[in-house]
Amino acid sequence: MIREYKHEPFTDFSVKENKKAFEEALDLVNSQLGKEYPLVIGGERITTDEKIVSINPANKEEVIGTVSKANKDLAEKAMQVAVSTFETWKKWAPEARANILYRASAILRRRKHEFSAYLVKEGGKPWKEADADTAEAIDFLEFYARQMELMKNGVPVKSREGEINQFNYIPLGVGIVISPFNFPLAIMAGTTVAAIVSGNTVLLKPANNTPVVAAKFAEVMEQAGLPAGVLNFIPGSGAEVGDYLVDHPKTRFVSFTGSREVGCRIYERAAKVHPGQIWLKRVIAEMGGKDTMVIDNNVDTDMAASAIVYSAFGFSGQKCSAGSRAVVHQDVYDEVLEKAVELTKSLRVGNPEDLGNYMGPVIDQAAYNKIMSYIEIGRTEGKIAAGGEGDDSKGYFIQPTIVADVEEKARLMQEEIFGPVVAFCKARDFDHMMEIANNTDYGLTGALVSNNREHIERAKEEFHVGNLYFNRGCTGAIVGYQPFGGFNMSGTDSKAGGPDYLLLHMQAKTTSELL
Ligand SMILES: NC(=O)c1ccc[n+]([C@@H]2O[C@H](COP(=O)([O-])OP(=O)(O)OC[C@H]3O[C@@H](n4cnc5c(N)ncnc54)[C@H](O)[C@@H]3O)[C@@H](O)[C@H]2O)c1
Ligand SMILES: N[C@@H](CCC=O)C(=O)O
Repeated sequence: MIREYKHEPFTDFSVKENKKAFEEALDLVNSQLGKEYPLVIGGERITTDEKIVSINPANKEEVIGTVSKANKDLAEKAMQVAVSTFETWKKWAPEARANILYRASAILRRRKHEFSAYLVKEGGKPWKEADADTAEAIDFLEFYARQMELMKNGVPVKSREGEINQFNYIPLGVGIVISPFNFPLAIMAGTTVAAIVSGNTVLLKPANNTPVVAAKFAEVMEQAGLPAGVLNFIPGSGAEVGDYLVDHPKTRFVSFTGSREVGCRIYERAAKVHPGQIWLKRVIAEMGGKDTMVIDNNVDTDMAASAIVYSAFGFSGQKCSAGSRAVVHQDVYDEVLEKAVELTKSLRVGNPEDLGNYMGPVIDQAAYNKIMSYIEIGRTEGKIAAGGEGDDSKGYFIQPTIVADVEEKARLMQEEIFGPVVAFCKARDFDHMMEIANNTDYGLTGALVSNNREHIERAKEEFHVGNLYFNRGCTGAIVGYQPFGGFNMSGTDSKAGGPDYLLLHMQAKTTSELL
């Protein structure tokens, strides 16, 4: 009997005990800063001379940890271990694999604030965003474990008189999991455990900005009873280790989450068949977005302004789901803009360790420079109505920025900025709104704020995004409730946290026996 799945509740930090518990977790993490983390290959801890130094984006001087860095030789060693461990792991009963995820989830739940505190320090996440990231990681463990249990007997097929036909799912082989910095726990853990619970072995290459939280999660999986060699932890350079493993003939699939540029590169390289390769590689690629908040003319403008602001600036706009463009009906454009500007100016930016700060830093110098250059483009493509300034003297802080009166095809309306910048664009009517909403290469999330039932029904048909929301913001999908993933250049149309996600990590086998 599978227990009912429910998502992990978020922590209410207005409760004194919760606030205190989180402060204690921050103290704990602060006392552990600067530790060294090895690679883990087949259970063996390997320390390398070359390191990735993980720093606090809110304070460039502070080292979160130093992580050993894999090269091609170590990637090859990890591949050999993963290939041989697959032969035993694939024979584990699906329930036994699922049990490891339940145990890992229990460990993570017990150490929830500790993990969130690492996300504050290493990822620059404000408390609430960090708490949501950890909750989502717990959800992925709980959800995929149940999905595996549901799928363990395959799907019934017809049998004629005198035969028994069966249709079952079997694992694929070795998967390369490559994760982004922005959900350093949830996405890294979710993509890893989906592959593992489906019976595959994994080489995990986390983002170079956030390897410490990934190292800590790999430890949790080991504590939960995962056999050595099933999860191999190999942080390293995308260009060196990433390319090597994507090209490797023994790689069976790649599960990538990150930018469009890297996703397209992986997709292309994985298509090439190398000597010794006896399959076509599968690629799951979850990529970028240019997500739109669409505001109709008959709405509560306070609610619309608030939905725009929180979708744009949550975690400094560093979400693939971030509402980085607001398309507003001309009748309410000025009012919504004015309210959004007022609200934006009230948001406090600063060290995310301070609960009072709504927004922390962006992840690194490259992100800071890129976002600031888009703000400069914004000055030519529209008017800066709020924000527009940055300060990278201590950490990478950028004010939440609204650029008003931007044309629908302007760069600010088309390109993923991945920072706290939202462009406002005025629309004539509902037809025009739908036209603008669909005018990018992407198709990840979007939301319509409207009280017009006909428009809501039309948007369900016409607004071409993988995650469409009504009368709310466009971020914050919950595992098992709002399966997540986009269309077009947002990826390979997969849905993380959805009922068919594990299938992407398996192949179906038909057996037919004559009686
Ligand atoms: N669609 C989704 O579900 C989703 C979720 C989160 C983030 N994202 C996207 O991720 C991006 C932000 O994350 P990021 O900055 O970490 O992305 P990124 O593409 O820069 O890096 C992602 C990962 O790819 C690795 N990598 C880099 N070059 C590589 C190569 N040649 N081969 C293999 N791996 C390589 C990186 O080291 C990192 O681990 C944004 O575009 C965002 O929209 C999408
Ligand atoms: N699943 C998250 C976004 C993940 C990408 O960054 C959301 O729905 O906001």
